Amino acid sequence: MSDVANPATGAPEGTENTSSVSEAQVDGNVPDLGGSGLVENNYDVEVKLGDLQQNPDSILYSAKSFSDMNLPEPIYKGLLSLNYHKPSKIQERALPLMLANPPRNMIAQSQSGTGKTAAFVVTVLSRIDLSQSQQPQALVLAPSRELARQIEGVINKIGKFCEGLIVAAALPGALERGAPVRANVIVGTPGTVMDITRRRQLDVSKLRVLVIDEADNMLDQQGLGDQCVRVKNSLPRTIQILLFSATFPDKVMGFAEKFAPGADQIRLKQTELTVSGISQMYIDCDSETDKYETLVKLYGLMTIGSSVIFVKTRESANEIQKRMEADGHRVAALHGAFDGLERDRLLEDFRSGRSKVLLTTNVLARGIDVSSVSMVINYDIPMKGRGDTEPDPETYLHRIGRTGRFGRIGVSISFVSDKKSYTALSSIAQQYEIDLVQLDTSDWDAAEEAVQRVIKSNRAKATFAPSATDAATANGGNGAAAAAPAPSSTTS
Ligand SMILES: Nc1ncnc2c1ncn2[C@@H]1O[C@H](COP(=O)(O)OP(=O)(O)OP(=O)(O)O)[C@@H](O)[C@H]1O
Repeated sequence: MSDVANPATGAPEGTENTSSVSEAQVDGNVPDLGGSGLVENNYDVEVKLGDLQQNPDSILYSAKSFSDMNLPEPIYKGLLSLNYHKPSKIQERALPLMLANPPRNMIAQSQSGTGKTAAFVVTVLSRIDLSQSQQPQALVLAPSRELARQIEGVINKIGKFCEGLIVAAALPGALERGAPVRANVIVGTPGTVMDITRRRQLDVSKLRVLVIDEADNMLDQQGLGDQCVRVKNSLPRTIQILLFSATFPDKVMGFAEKFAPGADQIRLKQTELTVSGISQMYIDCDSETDKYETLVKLYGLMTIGSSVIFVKTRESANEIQKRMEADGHRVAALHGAFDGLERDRLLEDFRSGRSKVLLTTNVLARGIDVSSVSMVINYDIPMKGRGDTEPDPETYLHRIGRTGRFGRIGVSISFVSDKKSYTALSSIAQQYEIDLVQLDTSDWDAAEEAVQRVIKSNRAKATFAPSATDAATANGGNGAAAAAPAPSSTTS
């Protein structure tokens, strides 16, 4: 059975789970890497932030500092307390537009890990009148419970000097049944928000701002799209609408423009979507069985820190976890079949570094920010359409974007094992003009050196002069080969 459909809602895996919750901690710090059962990674995931933010070509560059932006003092203090001194490019560009009066709608696109959350959180906090205590004034919608909890954490952190601020999570099991929601900001998944709105638990009459994170995904999917529209239709007509994502495929743009009429738009070109700090590689496996053998060798022989392995179904996540554990690796599996509390615990273990390898489905493909993740593995290439007939380039970008957060260095390795997966990956690479590097695994020592070499080359480019056409490659040498479409015996 495919994991992509959530049997409860018909929406994609990861959209909503109908069970109770506990707080998932948001942690931007690199965790203690000890005690995982895996070898600590030996490459530095940090690129000097100061260097990047000075470089006008960087996606993190800004000419201004937050002090130039006339933000309310408590919000400014909140940003400083998180060590946010300069805005990223998206923050610098979007904030003045979103904070202008009268309020205007916004459709904002920026690469993964570039600080979109803080951009909309600052806007939300700036719009709230805290003298109207406990009155709902802002609503944020996200596609998964994990992302909603993470956003709730960011609002509380940036808003920690906003006296009287109350943030509530509208997630299954998180609210007292039937009781009115007494909070200034509500963050939730669309189904639960729709329920509490219908039952009049949420007083929507004073809501001033609606944020939809991962908006292309939220508006495109049958189930969630309908729910978002219903929620919006119940809100005041003058509400400010902010739509954020790293991807806005053309086919959802028309709908997004109707959803947020007259919105200012910050968009990226197809070739600007990838993050240059992420070294993208692939391994050509002989068969489905060989994929598993390769994965185990990769973890046995290479030095990897925190990593996420994406698979297609819950069943394969469970199965691979069992096999890897039997082979002596410590691996956690997280997907939509677990109840809410268990999902929160598993993610918290991963954030804190207690677990280092997370096997998951598309449930965690979007938005999740764990800065220590240094590697993402696409065990299965993301596909979409009935019967998984087409490659899913957006999901590919979001998945690999779980590493390389805010200027850090990361690696993604995609496994292909037959013509279909090879063709799908090639088409994704072509669409984004990615120079995928093939990792030759006939000699694992050489493969590891090749990975280090690609990372080093990428780090230099990310720090000094990245440009869309100047992608990092490591040509030839032991282990790595530049990935021109050169199918091997298994993929041709
Ligand atoms: N101005 C800033 N200075 C320093 N760090 C920042 C700043 N803004 C955001 N960050 C950090 O950058 C990281 C990524 O931010 P965020 O999760 O908002 O990315 P995003 O653009 O929403 O990514 P995605 O598309 O994957 O959801 C977070 O750990 C956050 O703490």
